[in-house]
Amino acid sequence: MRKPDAHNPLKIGTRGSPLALAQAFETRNRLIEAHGLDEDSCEIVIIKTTGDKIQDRPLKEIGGKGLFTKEIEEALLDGRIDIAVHSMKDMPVQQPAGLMLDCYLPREDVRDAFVSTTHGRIADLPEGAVVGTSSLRRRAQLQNRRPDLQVVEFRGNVQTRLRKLEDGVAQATFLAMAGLNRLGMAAIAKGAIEPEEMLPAVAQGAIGIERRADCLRSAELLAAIHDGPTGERLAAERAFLATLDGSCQTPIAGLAVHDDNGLWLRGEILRPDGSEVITGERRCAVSDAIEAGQDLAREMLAQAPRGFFDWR
Ligand SMILES: NCc1[nH]cc(CCC(=O)O)c1CC(=O)O
Repeated sequence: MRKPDAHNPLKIGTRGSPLALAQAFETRNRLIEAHGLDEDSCEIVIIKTTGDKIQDRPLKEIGGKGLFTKEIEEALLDGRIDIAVHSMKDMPVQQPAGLMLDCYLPREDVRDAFVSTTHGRIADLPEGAVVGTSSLRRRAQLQNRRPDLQVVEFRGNVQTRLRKLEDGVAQATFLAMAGLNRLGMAAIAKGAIEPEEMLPAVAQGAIGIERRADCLRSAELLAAIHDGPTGERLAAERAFLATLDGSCQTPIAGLAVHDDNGLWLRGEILRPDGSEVITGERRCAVSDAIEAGQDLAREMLAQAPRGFFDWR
């Protein structure tokens, strides 16, 4: 392999948000470390996505899968970039023809964070309190546990959301612990919410790195920084998601962790208003991750009463 250098740099594509940039720099540093590259051998290329351009409308209204990924994948296919760094939580379950996604960095904290200027945890919120979130999953899970709370749409980056809390638009919000940790901002969380209380989104806390399927240089570079256990967990979670045909805008939660015998996968689907929830779990050998994810999804789909998915 001809290693990247200043004349022939590896172009790393990313969104421009502070979190996306932190993830891209983490990837760059791991590549430099693993292959003994020069600092100027990897170039970060910022790409604006539809999700970034439209800031004033709820995500579910803009609709469609891949709001945060489509333009980046186009840049990969065009050759404007060589690899792309993604939050796996935002990634559709299938990649376009010609692209490959088989490199994951070690997974961060999978939990959601409870963020509030006034209260310490969900249970402390007074009746009727207002909570801001743009996530259908978090909204549905919250309303399932606390139907008395009001939920308002909350978009924007971490700083924008914190300002909204300070302005009193809402008393609390949720953010991924992973994002806060990567930004060095974990201190703003009142606490992490355990998966038993709020099962996270499929792939939450995982970074995936996409490349052109036929690009051997990228394949070889990425193989050295791939984290196998994260890949095993995501195989189960994303197979579960794929069979449910969900996107990041459907109230679906799923989390696989390793146990003594292999993997333990938990899943949850909800009505958007939280009035009904279906949960399930599977234990399987690591080699059966995909089958277990598909099987759990089918079992839960079969349990869904008529009309459960009508809102779609
Ligand atoms: N949908 C936006 C998004 N995609 C990934 C993360 C956080 C980082 C991660 O889960 O890896 C976030 C923000 C959030 O949920 O707070």
